[in-house]
Amino acid sequence: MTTTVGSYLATRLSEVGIENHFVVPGDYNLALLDKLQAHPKLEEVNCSNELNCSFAAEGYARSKGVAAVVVTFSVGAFSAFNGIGSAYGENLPVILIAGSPNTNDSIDHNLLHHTIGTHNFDYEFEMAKKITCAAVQIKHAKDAPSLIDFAIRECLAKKKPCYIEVPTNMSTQSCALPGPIEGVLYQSPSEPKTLTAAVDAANKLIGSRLKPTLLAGPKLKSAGAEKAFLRLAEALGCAVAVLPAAKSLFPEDHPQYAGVYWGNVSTKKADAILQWSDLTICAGCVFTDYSTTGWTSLQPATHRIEVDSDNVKFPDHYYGHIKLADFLDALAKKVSKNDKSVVEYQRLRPVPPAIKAAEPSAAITRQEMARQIQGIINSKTTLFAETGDSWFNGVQMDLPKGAKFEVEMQWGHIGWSVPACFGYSVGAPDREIVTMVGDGSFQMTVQEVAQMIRLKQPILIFLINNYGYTIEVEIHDGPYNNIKNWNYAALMEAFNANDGHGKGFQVKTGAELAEAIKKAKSNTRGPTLIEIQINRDDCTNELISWGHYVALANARPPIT
Ligand SMILES: C/C(NCc1cnc(C)nc1N)=C(/S)[C@H](O)COP(=O)(O)OP(=O)(O)O
Ligand SMILES: [Mg+2]
Repeated sequence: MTTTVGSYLATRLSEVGIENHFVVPGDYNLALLDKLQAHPKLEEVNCSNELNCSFAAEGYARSKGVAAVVVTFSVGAFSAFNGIGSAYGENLPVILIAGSPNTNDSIDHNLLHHTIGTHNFDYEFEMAKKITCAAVQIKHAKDAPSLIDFAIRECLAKKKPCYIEVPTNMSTQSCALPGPIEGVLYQSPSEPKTLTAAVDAANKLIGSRLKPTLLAGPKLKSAGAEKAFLRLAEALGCAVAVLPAAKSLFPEDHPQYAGVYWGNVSTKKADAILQWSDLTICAGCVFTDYSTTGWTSLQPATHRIEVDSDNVKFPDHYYGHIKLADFLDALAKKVSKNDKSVVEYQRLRPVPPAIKAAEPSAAITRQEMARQIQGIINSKTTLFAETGDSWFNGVQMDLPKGAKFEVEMQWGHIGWSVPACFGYSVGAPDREIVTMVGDGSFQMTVQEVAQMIRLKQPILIFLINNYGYTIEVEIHDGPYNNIKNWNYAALMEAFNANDGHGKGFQVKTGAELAEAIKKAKSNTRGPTLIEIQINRDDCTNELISWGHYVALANARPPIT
């Protein structure tokens, strides 16, 4: 009894939890697409191009935990590499599957279409190795089971993308049947002795400090450690802040929540309490120039315990092979309560400003826009914030219990949010998706709105039209930050063609925005795009301040 390479791959994708795979067809992957489509628990989702396809898969991995994107050789894969770069930087297990030339062609020394015109077709595989945790080429059917299992196992264990190259004449070839999926999913546990030593060291250090705090980072999600983090927070009883890319990973209605820590553009005075603290346990944190506001908010190493996905770093010790959740849980069982930082935070916590509704007929402002968007966020909302001033508008939103927040702060490819929220919604149709995206970003990946119409996804897109690249304007202005304006709302008519239910509104006042939001709520059969036209310089104070420090970091003279 045997199966085929294509069916083997389909079985593995389904067994790891994938129900939809994202595709753009091409002659090198058609036979494989047939095999995937033939699997009773797999359904393909078509995308407009491979850039969007890879971002849609990245978004699907955010809601489902793992994703697959299937493209054709070179012309497809090269575009998909961008979304794979995002998956790598954002710690998301995305399986990139590329159809490739017939295995005889390299032996016959043929030149082929969709290649760079050389006789060697391994360049794509070599490139994929650089941006994945595992890359395999299936050149012989008998090797397919071990190669497919290896790539998927690495992808899931490391929460990084992998690459599987399937020649066009390979999908229908026979190969051995797959064994139990447990052989792919198995991961070695934390090393017990090291775990105990690290927890004892942490407990001792915390006990020696007066006012410890906790800081949540984005890797909490990829490590599946959010609940363990909450348990540690409640065992320690201290103030808890989150990095911007970790917003919503700790409940914002929790009495210990102290806001988003982002240096001098933090929310709720998170910076004050962390700078007051004499030790911060940083769990799953990623400190970059962007997340530290140009390196201005990184606390001294003596004040940090850094708990990463598989290791713990102290100012003077390193402990490897420890899973993040295991460490947090074990420490939660050991620590004594120390609520000094939460007591102090009660003194520092700012009283939230009461933002009044603007005059309904007045020209809409960013502040009025943010006020109205805040008003529609509920426990089922997943808020996507695109790179741009949307980051700052999004980070400042208050999330009720259950609300989620998605941002691509590591990779930061403008336009990501449109295909990503589309893919996320395929994986989580019960979530109410609200996306905040700027005009410049939207122009990069707009086509996937048509796919939202095709799948009848009631996604609500706030398109913030400030007539250009405002982040760049605030970092370093120039003529290159001016973009051609579109009639964005009118696009919905074009995308609807004769069967769509997308709706588009262009709003210039608070009253028009309120009306458009009301109409969006009743549009359950498709996406609604609300284009909000605001003044080019009407941005958050935080963007201006953050842009200033990032520009300073960019401008440092070369060390000679
Ligand atoms: C051009 C660029 N970054 C550089 C960039 C260029 N190309 C890609 C793919 N990704 C990038 N981040 C950025 S942040 C623009 O200000 C985004 O403009 P927009 O979407 O309109 O948002 P804001 O107006 O709020 O800034
Ligand atoms: Mg803009």
